[in-house]
Amino acid sequence: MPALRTTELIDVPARTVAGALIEVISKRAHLVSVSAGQIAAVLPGQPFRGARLTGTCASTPAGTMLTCELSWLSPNAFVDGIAVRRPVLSLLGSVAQGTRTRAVELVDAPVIVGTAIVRDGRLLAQQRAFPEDVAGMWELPGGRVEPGESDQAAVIRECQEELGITVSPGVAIGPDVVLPGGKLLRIYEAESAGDPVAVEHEAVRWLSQDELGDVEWLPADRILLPVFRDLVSGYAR
Ligand SMILES: Nc1nc2c([nH]c(=O)n2[C@H]2C[C@H](O)[C@@H](COP(=O)(O)OP(=O)(O)OP(=O)(O)O)O2)c(=O)[nH]1
Repeated sequence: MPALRTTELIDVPARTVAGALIEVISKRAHLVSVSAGQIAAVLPGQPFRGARLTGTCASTPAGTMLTCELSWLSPNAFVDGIAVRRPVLSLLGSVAQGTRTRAVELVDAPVIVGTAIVRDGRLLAQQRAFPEDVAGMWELPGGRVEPGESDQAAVIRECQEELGITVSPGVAIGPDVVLPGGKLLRIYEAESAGDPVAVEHEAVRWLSQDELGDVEWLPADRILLPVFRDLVSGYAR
């Protein structure tokens, strides 16, 4: 399968570069997989219809190395490679540049933390009771990081307020996801032995891997479903 790629070094954490990349790629292509380090999508329109666009974000001491690659099926890889080289490199260049610009804008964006608590192979989710436009939809426990507060402290505070449980936050998982208004949703793994209660929410539910697709997630969480699946199946990070 022929492929062309470009690389770009960006002085922004990899999870935020990945969030910017998701936003940029989603405008042109259908996302097919999302993980902490790699976003893949398929292009719908001509001239690259069906081609696969992959962005890989690797942390290095000098910053995040973003590699954008386009690969496509071809009966004649050599001829094809020469013929499409220019438009492919132009597409990859614009994805990489767009991602750089957005990642730099987002580096200091306000953060909403989400908490991924897995117990006995099930992920804890909660159903929103308000506002009206999202009531009934599902999300992870969490909320806004207050000024001067660390992400981990916000995870602990929000889980206490929303679920009445004490959690021990672990590492951030998956990419940041850009929310409407330019905030970032960032998910942290956490452990807790407590029994969660829906204090402000309509309901809480422990979802098995098979049930993760059964509830209506908020749009940003829907993007992260592959990350939730990996986490629940024990392959996360
Ligand atoms: N907690 C949480 N919020 C999410 C998730 N996914 C997602 O798009 N959001 C959005 C919904 C809201 O617009 C925003 C967080 O709102 P929130 O009401 O939980 O925040 P908060 O507790 O700080 O409350 P407030 O002070 O803003 O009223 O993030 C998620 O998985 N968990």
